[in-house]
Amino acid sequence: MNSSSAVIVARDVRLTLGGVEPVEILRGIDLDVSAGESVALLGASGSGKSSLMAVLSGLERATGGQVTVAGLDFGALDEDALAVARRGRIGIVLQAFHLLPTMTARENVAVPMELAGMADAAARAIAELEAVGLAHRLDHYPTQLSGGEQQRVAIARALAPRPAIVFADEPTGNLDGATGARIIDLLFDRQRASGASLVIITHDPGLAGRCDRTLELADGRLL
Ligand SMILES: Nc1ncnc2c1ncn2[C@@H]1O[C@H](COP(=O)(O)OP(=O)(O)OP(=O)(O)O)[C@@H](O)[C@H]1O
Repeated sequence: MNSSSAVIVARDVRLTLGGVEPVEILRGIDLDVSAGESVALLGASGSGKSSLMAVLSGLERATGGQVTVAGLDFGALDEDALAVARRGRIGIVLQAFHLLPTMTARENVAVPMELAGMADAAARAIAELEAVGLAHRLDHYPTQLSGGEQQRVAIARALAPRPAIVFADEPTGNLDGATGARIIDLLFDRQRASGASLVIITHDPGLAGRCDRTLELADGRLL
């Protein structure tokens, strides 16, 4: 694969945590993800999937190797610069929706873009909430929304800044089967419409089969 068109380039990425008895969580990951590509990340519980996602999304720093995402060399940025640079480039959807309870759906989507200094944050938030089917729920608070609706807000929040890549960690884990299936359809629809790459952690082989490529982690290494 041509690295120059890759949105994620990971080279010999390592994550070792702990002091006296260090734990090697990631043991030399090499990975390229192309623009617009969807990749499923499978692996047993404890194999390192969430840790790899944390490192590739800039939430956690690798303790070895290189990570370049959307043209950003994570190792060359300090914490503040990395936090600013991640906004707008990297979208994240988690199992527990992580919406701010004191903000409406519209505010949950708009405020991160406002903090990132995007001029059209309010309009983009409304457009993206309409795209995920929540035009009628703009001013509802998270407690007034169903689980599926909350995850739609989280998807809108992740996609609205038009990131180069979206990471999703078991995005249907808190939803019933039918609602989860609709959320996955929506996530793929929005990903394709936006041209973003998608890395999705899942235990579901059916979902993995819908991605362009499947990767499997075992004991901190890609098989
Ligand atoms: N802060 C930490 N300190 C020490 N070990 C940790 C830390 N965080 C995670 N681990 C360990 O790293 C390993 C990988 O964890 P991780 O959450 O990435 O796995 P996972 O594949 O996402 O698992 P699951 O499918 O259960 O969510 C596990 O053995 C876990 O106990």
